[in-house]
Amino acid sequence: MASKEVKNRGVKSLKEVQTVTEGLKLLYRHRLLPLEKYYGFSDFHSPSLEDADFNNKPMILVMGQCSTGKTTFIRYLLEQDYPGGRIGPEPTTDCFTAIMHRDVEGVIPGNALVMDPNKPFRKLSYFGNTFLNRFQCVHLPNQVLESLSIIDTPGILSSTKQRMSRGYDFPAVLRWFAEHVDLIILLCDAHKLELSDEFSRSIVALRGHEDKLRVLLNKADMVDSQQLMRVYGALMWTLGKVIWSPEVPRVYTGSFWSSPFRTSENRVLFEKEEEDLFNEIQNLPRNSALRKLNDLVKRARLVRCHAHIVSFLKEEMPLFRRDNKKRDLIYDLPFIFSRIQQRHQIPAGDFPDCAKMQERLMYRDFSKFKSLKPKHMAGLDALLTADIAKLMPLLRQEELVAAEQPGVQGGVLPVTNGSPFFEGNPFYYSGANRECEEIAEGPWVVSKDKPKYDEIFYNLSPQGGKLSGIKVKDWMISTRLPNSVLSRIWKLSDVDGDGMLDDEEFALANHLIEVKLEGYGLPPKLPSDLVPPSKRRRKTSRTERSEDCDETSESTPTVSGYFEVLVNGTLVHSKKDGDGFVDNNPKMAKIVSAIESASGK
Ligand SMILES: Nc1ncnc2c1ncn2[C@@H]1O[C@H](COP(=O)(O)OP(=O)(O)OP(=O)(O)O)[C@@H](O)[C@H]1O
Ligand SMILES: [Ca+2]
Repeated sequence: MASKEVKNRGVKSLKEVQTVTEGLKLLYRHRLLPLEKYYGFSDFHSPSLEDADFNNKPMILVMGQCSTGKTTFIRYLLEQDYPGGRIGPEPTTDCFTAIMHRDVEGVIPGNALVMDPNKPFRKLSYFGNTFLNRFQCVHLPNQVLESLSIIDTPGILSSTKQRMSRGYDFPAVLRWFAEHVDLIILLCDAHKLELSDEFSRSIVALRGHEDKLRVLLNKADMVDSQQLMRVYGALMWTLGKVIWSPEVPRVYTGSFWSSPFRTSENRVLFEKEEEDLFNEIQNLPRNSALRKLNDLVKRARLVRCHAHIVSFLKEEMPLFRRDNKKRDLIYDLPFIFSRIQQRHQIPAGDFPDCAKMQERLMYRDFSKFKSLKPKHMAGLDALLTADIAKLMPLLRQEELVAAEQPGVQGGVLPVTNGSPFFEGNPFYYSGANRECEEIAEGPWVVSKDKPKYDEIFYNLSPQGGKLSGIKVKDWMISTRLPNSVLSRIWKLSDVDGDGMLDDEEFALANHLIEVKLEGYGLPPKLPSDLVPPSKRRRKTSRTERSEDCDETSESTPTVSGYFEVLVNGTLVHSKKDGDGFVDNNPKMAKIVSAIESASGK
């Protein structure tokens, strides 16, 4: 009677929910959680879920063997280092690190983190202190992290090092994360494909979540095409042995960092692969509700299976000589699984890993297991067939709204327009880099190398003093830097956003390329000492400045005056943009300042 009321309460409120997440929380709390508790689900599988598990942003789990480039990939994606994130050829990351957004940088250690009700990590306390000492959360102000969180993991050990114990159940922790994240990125090193036992065990730990798995065959530019084919084949063969799913996971091949490709041999392929991967990452928030719904369905099916298994074992227990019978039952577990499967028509894929289950059953008293209640099973069937389906219209609605949103932005992720490095209208006016409030001062950092860049600029035959996106693109690609990086350089350099580069913008682009090639990061926005002199805002009084700001707010280039001057008898006209210099021509600059002083400015 009581449970009927609960059921009715659940269904009634389901009609009132506004979002899929709300609906899922409700169904879980009222329909699934009571069964999990009754049949002791969390003693065998994963701890119960909390509201924070449903509310959190999409998460990406980045895993792979040591030194495959996990931390480097995260740095590449964020265009920023995270505090404590070390990169090196030897094993460097020894902590599970949740990288999340906050306006101020900070680190929270694992023990404190699992106390925070707003974070989805409370149930990780289950893995004990040794693990919690190896778990932390770092906060960063980063645009990518506004839409998703990333989990960096310690490298899976290769065969020679794997004897050292970690002191906690590494595959079980991976499994917990696999259950809670939206995407699992498994990095492999094409240059050194060494697949250890811990690697296989870690992949086995992902069973049931193969749909979230994507493989990154990293450092692929370090081998030639023929070797790459062989490595790809070996990788697929190894994965095929440990992954149960009939579908092959998507493998993205490339070199996922911001350094230039070693060779240009497979550049086009790597660029396309990266574009696909970034596209998938950008779409994560759109698919997040569907992922949560999917995970709840998976969980409900596992609960159903679990209830059948434990109740079967309980029924089989005799009154006497229990220990012998328990041993026999554990030994016969694979047959018991197939009997339950046939009797109740449960798909094989819903069953838990048999060896793991046998291990856990050894320490349990079977007589304390609960008998199966048919009404529980009927309730679960209703949940899976009818109630989840009721959320579908809401899901469609949310998908439509999400499709209008731009998806994950920032870091190295492609800007959808305004750059010749991405498809669509390559010269779409993306708006100038506004430094309206920030008056650029001081010498221009790029000045000293400008003559060198000017030579290249004029060799590329500019028209009307400017180079088109296509011409610049061809030149920039010859640096072998990945498109994602070049696109960001373009965005920073096309200061007035007209889809073309003048000599100063071109020099700036080249300066940024050199910065990148020297291994430094790109600034998220142009620092004032990099703003080309002709694009700088003039230092003005407060009233004048606010007028200027109003002027620029109409997404037009910042023009505040116009000159026609005679230089050596020729009429020269130029835009005056407020810096006191015109097109880097010292003679003109003198004339301008003379006019300014004559007019009393
Ligand atoms: N795409 C790449 N091409 C070539 N070398 C790379 C690439 N990405 C990373 N590396 C190099 O590989 C080494 C390991 O990188 P990193 O520390 O990021 O790996 P990791 O997987 O995080 O390692 P760990 O498991 O120790 O945490 C570093 O020396 C790094 O410079
Ligand atoms: Ca690392």
